[in-house]
Amino acid sequence: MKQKLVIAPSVLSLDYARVSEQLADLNKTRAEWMHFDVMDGHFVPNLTFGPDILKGFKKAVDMVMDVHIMVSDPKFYAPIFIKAGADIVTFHYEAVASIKECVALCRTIHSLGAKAGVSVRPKTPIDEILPYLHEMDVFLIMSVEPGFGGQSFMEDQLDKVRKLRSYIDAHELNVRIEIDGGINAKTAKQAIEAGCDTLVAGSYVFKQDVHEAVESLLCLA
Ligand SMILES: O=C(CO)[C@H](O)[C@H](O)COP(=O)(O)O
Repeated sequence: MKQKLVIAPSVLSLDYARVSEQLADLNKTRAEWMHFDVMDGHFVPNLTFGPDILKGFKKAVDMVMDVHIMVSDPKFYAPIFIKAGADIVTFHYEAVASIKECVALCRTIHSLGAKAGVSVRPKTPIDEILPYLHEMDVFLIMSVEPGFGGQSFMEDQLDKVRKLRSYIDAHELNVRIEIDGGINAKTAKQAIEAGCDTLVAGSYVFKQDVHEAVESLLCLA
């Protein structure tokens, strides 16, 4: 079932000299989720935020905290970020040993009171995960190699989105299809047409007027 379009601005692209001002601007927009990228410098070649930053950001906005953990040890980090205020924790399929572990971690996340998401790098196939989609709330397709903002959208990732949309609709599942990387007004339209209902956008949102950027994505629905 395709759901209402949600915009999730990625705070990886904030201007860190103007954080409070930008969070206040963001809070006035119709973006419902804040996308918070946790990188451990190991699973991806970049290092970002810890749980205290999440706590601070959560106090500054009234948004769903959508935490994407790009880490080698998601079992260790998921509970830490839930305790710090994550509403959704999305971990990487490549960081767990098997589909059994993937399902077990989704269940642990649910037992701790958060929603569970699973993400895949551009080269990872999704066929093995499809029969277990009912265990998760969000499936996050990476449309760039994870690690950095400002990269170009990988259009071939839309095949995975189409496959997910058919599976979710055929099985009447309540799972969001989120896409992250290189989203702007043009690529957002392609992503929505392919079946996405949740768009992460970093540089597109924060390198212009935040309100106008969010509206320009929402009007594509
Ligand atoms: O997860 C990410 C990178 O790994 C970011 O969320 C993503 O890159 C957003 O940035 P942009 O919209 O500028 O591509």
